[in-house]
Amino acid sequence: MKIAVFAGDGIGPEVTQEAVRVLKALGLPGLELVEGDVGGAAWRKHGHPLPEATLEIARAADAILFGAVGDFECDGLERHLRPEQAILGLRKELGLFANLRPARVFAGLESHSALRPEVAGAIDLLIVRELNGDVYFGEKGIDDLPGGGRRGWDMMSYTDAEVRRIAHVGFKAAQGRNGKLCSVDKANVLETSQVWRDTVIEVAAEYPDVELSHMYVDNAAMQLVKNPGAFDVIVTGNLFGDILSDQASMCVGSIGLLASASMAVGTKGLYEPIHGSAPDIAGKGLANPMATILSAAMLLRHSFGLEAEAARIEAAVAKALADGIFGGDLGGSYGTAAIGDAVLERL
Ligand SMILES: NC(=O)c1ccc[n+]([C@@H]2O[C@H](COP(=O)([O-])OP(=O)(O)OC[C@H]3O[C@@H](n4cnc5c(N)ncnc54)[C@H](O)[C@@H]3O)[C@@H](O)[C@H]2O)c1
Ligand SMILES: CC(C)[C@H](C(=O)O)[C@@H](O)C(=O)O
Ligand SMILES: [Mg+2]
Repeated sequence: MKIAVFAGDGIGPEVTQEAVRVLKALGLPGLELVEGDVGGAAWRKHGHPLPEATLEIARAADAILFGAVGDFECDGLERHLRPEQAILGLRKELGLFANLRPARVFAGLESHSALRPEVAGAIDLLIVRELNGDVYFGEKGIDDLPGGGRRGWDMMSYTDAEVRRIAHVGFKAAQGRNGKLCSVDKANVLETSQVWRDTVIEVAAEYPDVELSHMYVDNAAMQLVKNPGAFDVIVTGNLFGDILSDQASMCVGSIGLLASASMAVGTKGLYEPIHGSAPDIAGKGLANPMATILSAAMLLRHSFGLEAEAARIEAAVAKALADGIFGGDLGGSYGTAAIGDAVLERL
């Protein structure tokens, strides 16, 4: 089992290191870890955020563990050289179109949510975010206007084929959970969303056992804090899924807890926390590595079918949280390495 490890920028290397310690502690036969440069770190070393050598490592690996990219010192670079292009490039190059972002409240964390404990306690949802299309990958530009001033523009689009394949992922995920799928769009305003909604309805005919509902994204943002327990699986586009998943993280307690899997056709996947490089706390040993450790669990489950090992990691994280092992993001004083130690002790 060959796993590429791309730590990246900011807290990326700090949190990835803890997840790697956990993977190594499982004593998995044939485990091979290959490191590669991504993001601002790669740009500094090689002049590109996603060097060809890194892409080759990614292509040769069975799965990828990704930390985070993002470096405010690179924000003045041309867009194709910015750190974020590393993760966007990997998603596109590897065809990772289905992003699974589960959010559930760990026992004992109800009172750490930004919501009231009785509201937060009911959260157990999965956001299925389309990852290869939408306004993220359309043509874009900045025009100088004839009369002075500038106009920035980004083309948003979805083909019905793109919607169909992510809709299937959403319906299948709902079948494996509580049988409810909520498709989130903005069909009252956007033609992109009209195609989205029409296509999801068409695909629904193949899944009579799944209860399908539709919600506009503004209402979904509101319902996510009003009654998040009502959601089972949410399927949505790239941009809406990005925003709603950060919101969901605070509903369960912290962005330092939310893991994700980005899947292509087959078992190859990229696994990363949903958070970024957190420049405000980088280099201080303050980041919560649990989201990355939980991403490693998703890696074992989705790319290698190692359900027992994945569950073992998740149980160790749950136990650490139940025992009050909280990082600063949850109002505690445990640092990155101490949280890693605590999870390892409970494996
Ligand atoms: N997939 C990725 O690599 C990814 C994801 C999101 C943002 N980014 C990039 O990261 C950089 C910073 O972006 P941002 O500040 O908007 O988002 P961020 O997720 O990096 O940080 C937002 C806030 O959450 C906190 N936080 C994030 N992860 C944490 C953790 N594990 N433990 C404790 N606190 C944590 C940060 O300290 C910060 O206050 C930008 O360059 C952005 O483009 C990258
Ligand atoms: C860094 C950025 C490109 C990325 C996204 O917008 O998809 C991030 O916010 C995420 O959630 O993974
Ligand atoms: Mg995001």
